[in-house]
Amino acid sequence: MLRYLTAGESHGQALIATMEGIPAHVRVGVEEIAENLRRRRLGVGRGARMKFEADEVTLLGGFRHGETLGSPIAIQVGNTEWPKWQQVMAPGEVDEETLAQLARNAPLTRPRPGHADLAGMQKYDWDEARPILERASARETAARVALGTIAQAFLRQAFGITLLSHVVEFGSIKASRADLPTIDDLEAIDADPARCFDPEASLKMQAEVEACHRDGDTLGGVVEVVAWGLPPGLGSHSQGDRRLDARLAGALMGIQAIKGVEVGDGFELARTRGSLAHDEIVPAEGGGVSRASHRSGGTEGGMSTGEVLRVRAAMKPIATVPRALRTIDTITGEEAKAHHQRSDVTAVPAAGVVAEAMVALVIAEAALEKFGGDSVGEARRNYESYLADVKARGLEIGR
Ligand SMILES: Cc1cc2nc3c(=O)[nH]c(=O)nc-3n(C[C@H](O)[C@H](O)[C@H](O)COP(=O)(O)O)c2cc1C
Ligand SMILES: C=C(O[C@@H]1CC(C(=O)O)=C[C@@H](OP(=O)(O)O)[C@H]1O)C(=O)O
Repeated sequence: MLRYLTAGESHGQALIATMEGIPAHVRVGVEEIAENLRRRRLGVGRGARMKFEADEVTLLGGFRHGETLGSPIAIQVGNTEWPKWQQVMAPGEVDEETLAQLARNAPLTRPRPGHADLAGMQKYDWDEARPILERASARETAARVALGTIAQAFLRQAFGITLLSHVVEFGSIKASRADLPTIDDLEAIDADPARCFDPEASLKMQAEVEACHRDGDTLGGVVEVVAWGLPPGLGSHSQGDRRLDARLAGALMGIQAIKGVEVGDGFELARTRGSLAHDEIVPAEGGGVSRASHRSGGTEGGMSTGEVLRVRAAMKPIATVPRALRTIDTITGEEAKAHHQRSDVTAVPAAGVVAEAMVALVIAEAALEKFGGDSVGEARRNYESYLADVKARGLEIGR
């Protein structure tokens, strides 16, 4: 079983990520995690904070000499801006004078529509939004990307599974859906500020973000995660909560600001007749089975089909709109404008990197359920023996 948790506040000293269940001998180091965190910070539309703040990765437990030990993992993502926030976010008690001074410094009592501020103040009995927004903030996703990097390394080394994420829609601008990106598109996507593999659409997306910035507005979009190399049979049809598609949807909806998830052609399938909606099964040239199309997104009956996995997540526009939205001041009860200091114009490219991490964690968990293994080698042997058995029955995935 793969279990993980994160802790830490947006302007706290550090985020902590911990995970149990990753087998021994996954080769992964600080540099690979730092590189994924760098990808998460970049992208068109990110705010000023992304430029001056740095993520400092420390492997605290579960690693030795560049490999996992099979014991619980603990990773710290330190925040270089902490010295500036030590007083505001002091974990220990503070004296009356400091409290009074903090209260004078514009308490956050004008909750932002679309953020966690108001519901959090109501639920957790706080008079201002700071204690809520600090944890609701998507800075937390840095910790999940750190864990997702371990999951990605495990999937690659044990089963040859590779993932990438890309932006398919940015506001009203859509990428061409003619082709799926291939593994070879990885570098191009990573180098593109919009993380879009369609260069023409990417330029339009960047212009749209700039226009939004000028207008004092914010933008959302749709990201897609593609995973190659899954075997058939991850997840199960036998119980709702074991379905791979359900687990993917839950993990993606667990990302801040994600409001919708689609597997494969998703909502489009609902508008299509059955004769054109499914992936017909045909004999593969070199033996085994193949599919005539790729509409299902690589799951049927809550199980991976062995085809390319394809899931999309829709992100709503950033809630901290510079042209501030209407709210109330929770002290006076009167109409007010929502608080705003600085913010991302959009974080869709970053959300793609987070989505990739979440999909990797779900696949890693499902693969460990299916194949077990306390080491990468054992997981791989179990996987190979399963594939050999599927092949012996003439049902292997051919191309
Ligand atoms: C990578 C990333 C960056 C984000 N940056 C911001 C931001 O700068 N300002 C903001 O108001 N919301 C930002 N958000 C969205 C909020 O975190 C999110 O809207 C908030 O937690 C409310 O949760 P909900 O959208 O699930 O209702 C970001 C989300 C992600 C995934
Ligand atoms: C710090 C990150 O994202 C933050 C997520 C976020 C939010 O409300 O979700 C709000 C912004 O922070 P602030 O309000 O302090 O400017 C983003 O910068 C990050 O992704 O590392």
